Amino acid sequence: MLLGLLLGLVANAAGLATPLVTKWVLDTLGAGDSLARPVTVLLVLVVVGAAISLWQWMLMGGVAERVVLDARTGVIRRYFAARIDQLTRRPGGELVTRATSDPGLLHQASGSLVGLINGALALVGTLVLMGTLDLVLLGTTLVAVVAVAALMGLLLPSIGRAQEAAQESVGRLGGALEGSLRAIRTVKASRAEQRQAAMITTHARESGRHGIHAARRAALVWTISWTGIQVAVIVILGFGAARAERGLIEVSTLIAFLLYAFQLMGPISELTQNMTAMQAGIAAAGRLREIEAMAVEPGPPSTAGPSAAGPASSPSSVRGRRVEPGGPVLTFQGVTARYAPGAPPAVRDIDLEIPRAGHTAIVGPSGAGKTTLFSLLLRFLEPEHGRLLLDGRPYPEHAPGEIRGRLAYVEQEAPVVPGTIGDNLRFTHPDATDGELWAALRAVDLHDKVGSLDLGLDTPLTATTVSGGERQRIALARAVLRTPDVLLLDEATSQVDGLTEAAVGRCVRQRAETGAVLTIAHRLSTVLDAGQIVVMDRGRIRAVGDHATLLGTDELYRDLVASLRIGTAETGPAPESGGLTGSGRLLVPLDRLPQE
Ligand SMILES: Nc1ncnc2c1ncn2[C@@H]1O[C@H](COP(=O)(O)OP(=O)(O)OP(=O)(O)O)[C@@H](O)[C@H]1O
Repeated sequence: MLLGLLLGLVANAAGLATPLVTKWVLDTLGAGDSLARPVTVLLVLVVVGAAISLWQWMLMGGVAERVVLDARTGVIRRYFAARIDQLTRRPGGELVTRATSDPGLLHQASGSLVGLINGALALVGTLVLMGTLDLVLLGTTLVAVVAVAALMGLLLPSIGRAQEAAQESVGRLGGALEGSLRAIRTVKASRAEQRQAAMITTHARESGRHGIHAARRAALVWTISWTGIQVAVIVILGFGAARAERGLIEVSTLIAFLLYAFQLMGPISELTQNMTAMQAGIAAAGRLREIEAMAVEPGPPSTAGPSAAGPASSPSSVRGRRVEPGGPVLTFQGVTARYAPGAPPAVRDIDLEIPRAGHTAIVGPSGAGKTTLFSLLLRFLEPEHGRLLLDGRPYPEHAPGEIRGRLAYVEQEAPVVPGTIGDNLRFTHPDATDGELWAALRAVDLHDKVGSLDLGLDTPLTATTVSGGERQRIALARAVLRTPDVLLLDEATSQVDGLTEAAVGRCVRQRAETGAVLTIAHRLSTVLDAGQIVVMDRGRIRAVGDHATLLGTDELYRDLVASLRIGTAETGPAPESGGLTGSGRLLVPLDRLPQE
């Protein structure tokens, strides 16, 4: 930018000298002397000035692209470093707009500071040189310049405000569009296409309205500037001709003065353009700064570890310390957490131990706080009171990446990540071999299906080409690819096919033999599989025990089991007669459940 400024100054100087050299040419012509030197100087000025302008233009173009690139990469990095709550409070589409279209507005604005300094210096230089030629004519010019500047000062801030409002609307448009496209099946099934399109185009129209307002203001500023200068030129011409006639100035001085007056257009339009671009850039920068202000997660072990726990927090020493036979792998001690200050706690006074091996199922009505327990374990949410421990050491002594490295998480919706089946399976462990991938696929009963595909592991996956059950199994295969210490499984609430249920059940049982499995259970088969069942209600743990004990002691558990049974029975074949569910378990009516 400094080089750009310097080149601009040299180009300006060449431009400013041109009228004076033209006067020299005219005076030499009048005196009948040799024209060789002044004409050579004039040509050199024009050619060198043009070359330097070209260089500056290219340089500043490159700077602008780098500014846009920096802004984009900054936003993208911030998104992935940000805490989950910071990201989920804004619609995804709006976040996308801030990474794509907002940085684009910095393109023009990036060079605007250089343009403004260049323009201002050129304007002052031109006026000073005009003053050396004739002070009376300069007075006339100054009146026009001051009038134009005052109008620009009045109109320009509203251009910035309109640009900002237009971008805000584009952001809202992105958010609404992304949400609607994600729910396109519901939109179509509800025959809401027209309504959604109308709602989203409202944002587009709003953006267009602000954009038009900004464009009209910019056109007005331009027209006023040009007209002002043209009027000034005409006045100078008339006034100057009268003064030249009376012999007060030479004709060559008038011509040089007029050349400067025409040149005034340059700095004035440069100032106008750059101020408009700067207004748009400032608006975009303001929106980008909001992204920069997003709170990020605590740093990686190398930076966060020593401050929290001293050098002993390196992964190897953690591993060295962690094996306490019999001790729980994860512990909640009096944990209370809420999603926002002032919001009611999502979980309260949670005391829970997850043994190193075995299956713990969490059950409870909707909104009981089951998912919140997972969010706390994965450090998506920090406790307000109480603490969590991994291997007996408080969470803050571990970096989040280190904790997550010990857990494997299968989301309820099990979203696929863009890419192939192989990319999805390797997502947690990019170095996994094909052999490991096939073993994981076998564990979830997908190896035949993937093996029959022409492209096998290289088959591209999109959310729309795989069924919900297949998504779950792919997510589970990813989770069990490298034996995790703790498998966190948020079961799908929607009914999955029998094959998926059986595969998930088998996988969970296998994992629970050697490691910890924690499920948010929505299926009776999963609950019956668990060694420890945690019953949650309204943010609290209501009871912990095994199926037989809870069935005898806890009313809510009995109700939950009854509703799970119905949920499973509806899809299982011939439930009344004790049909076989997809998991291969005999489904019997509640009153004939084993422990009753
Ligand atoms: N991101 C969030 N922001 C604010 N409140 C939230 C958020 N997520 C959950 N809550 C609230 O926290 C409470 C517990 O929610 P949670 O998702 O843990 O329940 P759940 O037992 O998993 O429910 P479900 O079975 O329906 O998924 C609820 O009152 C819910 O409204």
